[in-house]
Amino acid sequence: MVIESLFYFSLAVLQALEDGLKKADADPSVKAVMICGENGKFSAGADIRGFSAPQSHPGIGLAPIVSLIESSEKPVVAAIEGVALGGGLEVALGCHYRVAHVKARMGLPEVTIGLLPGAEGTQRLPRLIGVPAALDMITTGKHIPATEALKLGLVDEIAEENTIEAAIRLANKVIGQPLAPRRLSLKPVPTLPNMEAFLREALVKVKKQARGCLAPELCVQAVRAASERPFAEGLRRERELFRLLLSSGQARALQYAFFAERAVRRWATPAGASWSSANAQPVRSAAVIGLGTMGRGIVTSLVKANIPVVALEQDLENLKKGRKAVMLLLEREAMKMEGGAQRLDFHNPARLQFTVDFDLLRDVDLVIEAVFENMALKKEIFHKLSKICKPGALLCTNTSALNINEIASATSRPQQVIGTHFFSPAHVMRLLEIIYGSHTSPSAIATAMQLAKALNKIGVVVGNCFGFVGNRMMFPYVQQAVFLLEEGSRPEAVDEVLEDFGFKIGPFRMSDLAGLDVGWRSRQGQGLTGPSLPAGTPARQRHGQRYSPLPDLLCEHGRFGQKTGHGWYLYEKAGGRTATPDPWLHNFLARYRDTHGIKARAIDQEEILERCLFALINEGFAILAEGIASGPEHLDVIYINGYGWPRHRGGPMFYASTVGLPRVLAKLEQYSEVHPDVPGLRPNAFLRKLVAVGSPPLQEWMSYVSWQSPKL
Ligand SMILES: CC(C)(COP(=O)(O)OP(=O)(O)OC[C@H]1O[C@@H](n2cnc3c(N)ncnc32)[C@H](O)[C@@H]1OP(=O)(O)O)[C@@H](O)C(=O)NCCC(=O)NCCSC(=O)CC(=O)CCCCCCCCCCCCC(=O)O
Ligand SMILES: NC(=O)C1=CN([C@@H]2O[C@H](COP(=O)(O)OP(=O)(O)OC[C@H]3O[C@@H](n4cnc5c(N)ncnc54)[C@H](O)[C@@H]3O)[C@@H](O)[C@H]2O)C=CC1
Repeated sequence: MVIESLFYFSLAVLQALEDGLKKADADPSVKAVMICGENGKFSAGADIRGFSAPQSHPGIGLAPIVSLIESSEKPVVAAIEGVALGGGLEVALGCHYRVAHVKARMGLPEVTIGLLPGAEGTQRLPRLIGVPAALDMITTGKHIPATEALKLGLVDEIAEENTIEAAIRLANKVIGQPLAPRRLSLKPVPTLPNMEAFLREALVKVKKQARGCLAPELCVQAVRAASERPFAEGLRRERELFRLLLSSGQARALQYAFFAERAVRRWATPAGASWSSANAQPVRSAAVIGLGTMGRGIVTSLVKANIPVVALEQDLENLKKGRKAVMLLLEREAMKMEGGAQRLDFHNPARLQFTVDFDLLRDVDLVIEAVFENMALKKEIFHKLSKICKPGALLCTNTSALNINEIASATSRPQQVIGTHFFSPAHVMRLLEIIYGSHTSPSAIATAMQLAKALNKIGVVVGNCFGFVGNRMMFPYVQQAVFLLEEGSRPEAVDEVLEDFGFKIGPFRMSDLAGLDVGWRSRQGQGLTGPSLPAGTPARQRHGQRYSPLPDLLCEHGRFGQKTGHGWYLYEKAGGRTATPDPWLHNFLARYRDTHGIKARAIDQEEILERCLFALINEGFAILAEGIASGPEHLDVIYINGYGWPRHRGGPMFYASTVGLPRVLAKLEQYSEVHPDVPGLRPNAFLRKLVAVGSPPLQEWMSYVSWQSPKL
């Protein structure tokens, strides 16, 4: 008998499975059962949206179905095609045999949505493949290919072609064989000589990586229960831990992030452009200009995506340096890949060519400029590109903050100019901020989005303003962090609070890593410091607003961060990575406060957290109100994937909604009253409006935006 199921489980699917199994068991003419999915996909598990209404969630009925399958007196074989994920794999684990198509992928990704495999998966998988492999799958949520599943013993057979036929063949072969040895609930968990030490170390490891996210830790506890308790007791523990996660709030945040990342694929601009009005142009070849920190990673990303690249530098010396760095990155990437260097083929000049000659850019479909952050230089390059490149070529700039319209104005084809803001390291970070200018065509946006997909990145389309979305929200956050130092705090205290919140790295460690000179040059360019600053400008004020010259002063002392061996912290050497609190800096701060008559005060963790985060969130409301982003999900996806925002907190705007908008507003009002010269703390009008209309759910925020002057 064949039972088909659907892509994700609904109550109807579970009912059909139950009915089918009962019918098969009762029918003497049925000798074996095969369970498969529809349309070449076994199952992606439970419908994730349903977890927000747990009482009616189809998942509740899943565990009894898995038990029912396992207890069948007739052999049940799973035919896995496409994916078997979450509850889908748990159903397969209830089966007595598993056959997978060679291209199928399997996994228990519940941890990534803040849960654990709650349909008995944490108890069956360790019994089948042992604790180390099960723990790895359950705590990372990774999808493994069928070939690896076979090696682990997760599947019994791989089918190169027709999986259903292979599963039926296997079912016929095993009719009459004893089923008890195939029932995972009856098997003991394979022992390890050092199980206790292994589980203890695993817990320490996941806690370190999880940065406050509960699910990985509870997954370890559930697997520990499998190794220590009889099956039925292990199940009780699994259920208890599942409930804990479901009510923790983190699951909701992680599930929101899952759907937000998919929602941003459906881009739209305030002018009405979207996928439906735009065709992406094919990108068969590309060029990258500038092989510094960013250019190297971008070239690597393109080569990995199988797009032939011309890599260009300003002179032979920089070209040699850039080529060496790119080759090193590609060698490393190749080592991580199946097929390695051969598959990447980067020694082939038809795939990757290094040059200083702009003429070689004549035929490429797309150019990404990644030279210094200098408007005059970028305009010079774009003017040249506009003359040299073929008519349809897309011209992208990797600027971090500069005006796309001004860069486009240097060309004769502003409709083909677009910002593609990669994040460092560009071959690793998943975010690609895609910035359209006033003249950028819908087709250019669609092509950049398509490129993001080809590079395995998450493209987020945003409007043009200084710093775009990510960096614009970052400015008030970093500004608050520096003001807190002026007022009495220390870099290590501020970083600790934000790292405890879940950021991968606090603002001062981040600034040391990126290099303080980057911001210094930008502030010099804006006339905020350096020789162009008018004489007599007060040290701690610019344009009537509070300003901290602390980062400028550090740069004047040659403290650029890791690269010089000292910045906000001290490092073991120039280029060192181990940050230690620096007594020199503490003395420097004390002298600075004396000079400016600032009385240091004790600043508690709550103030540090709120001032940094609420200033960032406040800017987010301004961005939404101005139409720079289509929705809060865009801001959240940018922060999770580009700025190390803890995913289990759902992104800054989601976080604001969980804190409660009235509280965010009240706190901003309170801080703004104390610091009236800091516009970043002045509550944004859109935040006020949302509170005034009763703080609607985040999904409804954009319906309260008045689109009077979208800034394109
Ligand atoms: C499947 C994928 C790998 C496909 O990827 P891709 O091809 O890239 O397509 P996508 O764009 O990602 O997806 C297409 C489209 O599908 C949507 N989608 C995908 N999967 C799901 C899903 N599982 N649910 C809902 N929607 C899904 C996706 O959003 C896209 O749509 P769009 O958003 O409109 O664009 C990839 O999609 C993927 O990885 N999916 C996620 C897979 C996953 O995480 N599965 C695990 C789900 S959780 C699960 O299965 C657990 C269980 O079933 C066990 C439940 C046990 C419950 C125990 C009950 C205990 C209850 C306690 C009661 C408490 C009350 C009390 O106290 O009593
Ligand atoms: N470093 C970072 O973390 C990020 C930087 N960016 C942006 O990316 C751009 C590049 O930044 P980085 O890679 O950090 O700079 P970088 O200083 O490391 O590299 C710039 C490279 O451009 C080359 N170059 C300069 N003029 C050139 C010309 N006329 N023709 C060809 N090559 C030329 C230089 O020789 C140098 O190798 C900047 O606009 C920056 O704001 C964007 C995101 C993150």
